[in-house]
Amino acid sequence: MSLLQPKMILIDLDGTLVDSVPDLTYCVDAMMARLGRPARGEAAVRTWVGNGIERLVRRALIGRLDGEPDETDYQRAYPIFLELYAENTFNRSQIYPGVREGLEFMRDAGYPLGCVTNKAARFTEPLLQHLGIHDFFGIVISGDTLPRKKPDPLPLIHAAGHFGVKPEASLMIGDSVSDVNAARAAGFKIICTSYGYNHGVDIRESDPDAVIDSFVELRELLAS
Ligand SMILES: O=C(O)COP(=O)(O)O
Ligand SMILES: [Mg+2]
Repeated sequence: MSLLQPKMILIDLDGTLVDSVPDLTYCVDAMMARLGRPARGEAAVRTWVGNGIERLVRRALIGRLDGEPDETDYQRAYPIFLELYAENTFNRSQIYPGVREGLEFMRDAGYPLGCVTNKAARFTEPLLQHLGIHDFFGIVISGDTLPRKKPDPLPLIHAAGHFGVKPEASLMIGDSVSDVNAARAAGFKIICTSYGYNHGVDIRESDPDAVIDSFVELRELLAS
C-alpha cells in the first residue's frame, strides 16, 4: 500500500514538466547584450529560475541570486526581456523524458490534474499549448493569476477549492524549495524531481515526501 494516495495532483512547470532554461538563457543573454552588459550563461540562469521572470531579470542584472539591481536599470531591462521571451517562449524548451507518459498515466488513473507555476500567464499558456500538454490540466494557475504566488500556499489552496478536494488529500509535484514550502503551508504532500532547478541546492535538503528521477516512477509511487 502506497503512502501517497492523493485525490488530486498539482504540477509545477519549469524544472518539473519542461526544461525551459535554454530559452530563458537565450533571452537573459540577448537582454544583457542589448544593455551592453555581459552574458550570464546557462549554468547561472539555471540557479535563478523559479521565482518568476521579474526576479529572474533582477538576478540577471546583478549576476547573483540575492539582492536588488538599480531600479532604473530594471525598468529598462524588464520590457526588453518580455519582448524577447514572447518570441522565444518554446523555441529551445523541451518536455523532460517520461513526462508525457507520467501525465497519461495520472489522467488515465482518474486524478484531476492542475498546473501551478510562477511563470506569467502570457507565457505559460502558449508554452503548455506548444508542448501539447495543456489539455491534461483542469486548471492552470500562473504566477500572476492570483495576488500571491508560490511559496505562498494561495495557488495550491485555490486549486484544491476548484476541484473540491481537501488539501490533506492533495499532492504537489515540483522541483524547488518554493514548491516544498507552498505544499507544506497548504497541507499538501510533495514529490520533487531530482533534475529540476533549485537554486543550485539539492532538493533533498528540503525533505520532500519523495524524490523522483523521472515521471515514470509515479506509476509505482501512486499505486495503491
Ligand atoms: O520562475 C518561473 O518563471 C517559473 O518557475 P516554476 O514554473 O518552476 O514555478
Ligand atoms: Mg519549478
